Amino acid sequence: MAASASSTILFSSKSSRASLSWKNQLASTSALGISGVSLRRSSSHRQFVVFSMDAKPTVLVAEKLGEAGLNLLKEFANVDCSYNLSPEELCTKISLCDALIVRSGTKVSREIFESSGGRLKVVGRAGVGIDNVDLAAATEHGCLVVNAPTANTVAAAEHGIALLTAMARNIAQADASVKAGKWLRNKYVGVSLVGKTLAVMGFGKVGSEVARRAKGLGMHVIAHDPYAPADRARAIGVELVSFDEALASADFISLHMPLTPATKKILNDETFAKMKKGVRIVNVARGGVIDEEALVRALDAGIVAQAALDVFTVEPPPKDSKLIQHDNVTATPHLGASTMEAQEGVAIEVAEAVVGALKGELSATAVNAPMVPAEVLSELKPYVVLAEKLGRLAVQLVAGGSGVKSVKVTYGSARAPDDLDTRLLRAMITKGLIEPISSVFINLVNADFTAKQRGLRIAEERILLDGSPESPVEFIQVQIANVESKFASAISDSGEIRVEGRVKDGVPHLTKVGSFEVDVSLEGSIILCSQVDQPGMIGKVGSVLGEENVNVSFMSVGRIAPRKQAVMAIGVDEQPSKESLKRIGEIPAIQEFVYLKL
Ligand SMILES: NC(=O)C1=CN([C@@H]2O[C@H](COP(=O)(O)OP(=O)(O)OC[C@H]3O[C@@H](n4cnc5c(N)ncnc54)[C@H](O)[C@@H]3O)[C@@H](O)[C@H]2O)C=CC1
Ligand SMILES: O=C(O)C(=O)COP(=O)(O)O
Repeated sequence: MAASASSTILFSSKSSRASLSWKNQLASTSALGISGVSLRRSSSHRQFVVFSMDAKPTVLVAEKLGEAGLNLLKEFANVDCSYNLSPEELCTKISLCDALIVRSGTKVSREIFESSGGRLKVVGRAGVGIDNVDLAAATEHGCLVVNAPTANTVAAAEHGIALLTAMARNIAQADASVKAGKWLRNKYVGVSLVGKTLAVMGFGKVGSEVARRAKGLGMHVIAHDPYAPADRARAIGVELVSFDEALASADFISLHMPLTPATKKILNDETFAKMKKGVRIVNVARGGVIDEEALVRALDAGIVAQAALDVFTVEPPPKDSKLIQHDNVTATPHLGASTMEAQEGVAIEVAEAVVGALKGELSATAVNAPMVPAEVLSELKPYVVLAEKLGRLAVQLVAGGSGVKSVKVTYGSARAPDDLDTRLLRAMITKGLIEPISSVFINLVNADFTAKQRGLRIAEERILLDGSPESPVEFIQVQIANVESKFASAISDSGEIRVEGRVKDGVPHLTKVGSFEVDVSLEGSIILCSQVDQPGMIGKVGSVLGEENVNVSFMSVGRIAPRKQAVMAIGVDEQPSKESLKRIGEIPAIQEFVYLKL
């Protein structure tokens, strides 16, 4: 969708935040905190209008991307297509980019995230395998990684079948010999596929499409995949077997698992020794799943009769590579995804994911963040704001030097437990808890990581409420245990700092502080005062603020009983001066007070 001034989102916020950058601003309304839009105050005094396009984000496309994808990106962002950058050049450029799009040829290393200075918020992989992206570093830096997992499946499967058939009939070698003026009909006698056993290693999207096609060629297909459901395999007439069984019974082995620490060099001297003599191997997965030196030994020993390889540990492989030069090896330069159709498809798939992420939407193809469907996100939006603000309030109630380690979040909801996804809410509470006391930028991607890194344990509890589950959450309560509070009345009967809130008419409200019921809209900032309940208190505090022209938006008093201990919550639009706050503290009946920024 083209961004335009008419694409507006209204949300409640107050003036103190209006001067912040768009990235920080949107942090409170976008789950990812990365939307590329800016803010302008509207005529309605309590709302800001979010206008897209004031500052277009910049997307660096570091490898060739299909035209349709580029066009989608250009509608929303400044697009810099710079191919063949050295790692150093990429590190230099990245600090000016909000998103980076790559294929398999670019190493997106930790240095790139470090060099980005926090600006890089999305890495888009225009393809499936994300082994070239340092996912841990991306997560630590709060950078979302998205891929294009579906558009090149058929292309990769077709290339696997092309290699299988070409290898069996020596097509590449025979072609080269004819072009060299030879006519070697006896040398290039091949082997038939029909009736042979093909072991598909990795029965995911590509593997299952290869299996389907191989069955059409009359092959007996078995598969090994520890995570694939047996009924999906059975549905296309494929038997799932153990790793060793697959190796021992296969005439052909086709590799389709991702490169992970568990699959690295999964074919090695030991596993080649378990194969049938004369086995033939196809690899369109990743070079790293084979120990390439061991493969050369297995080829020389005749254990492996032939190999057809599209991928290599180092790409491009060295010219004098024994593997590439081997007579019984057919090689292609990582062409699995390289069809016109697949390249247009992945370009659109990745561009949509990157633009969506830059707009602050959660992606269905996120690799390092929970995927939250759009309808869930839109329903949770006000609760996301509530969650962050409760976290912000709770942490500001902690006395200096206390060290927050243990937080309990309670969600009161009439929804069945599996009908409420709290990951987003937990992430935003974490954001609220950590951002006011550190310089770390937190979003859905790095919230859990950052909490863990800081030794912050966040326990969640659900209270199942009676009634209609129309709203996803009735209340959220945040409790911080084992800390002192700078506002003693915020300590609950059970000894923790406690704040609780609800969404009312789409606006988040603070409804409980410690054991005191209050009701104040979570906008602007809040002053909490504790006093013995008596007439005239609201007037006294209000007049101190009024003298300084600080607008009071809400006031609410929560008390245990008339004329007993009470907590007054006052919402203010502007920040009162230190002098005014001091004067509030000096009002004789006020026992303690705290000023909290939202
Ligand atoms: N040569 C090329 O141009 C292309 C290569 N690829 C490669 O193919 C791989 C597979 O792609 P998709 O099928 O789309 O991914 P996928 O995620 O749908 O399938 C991968 C399958 O491997 C399985 N797996 C994981 N660990 C395994 C293990 N130890 N042993 C056996 N199976 C294991 C998973 O359970 C999953 O079912 C990608 O990761 C990528 O590296 C994909 C597209 C193009
Ligand atoms: O999608 C994949 O995993 C691939 O290997 C395709 O790589 P490419 O985008 O062609 O560099």
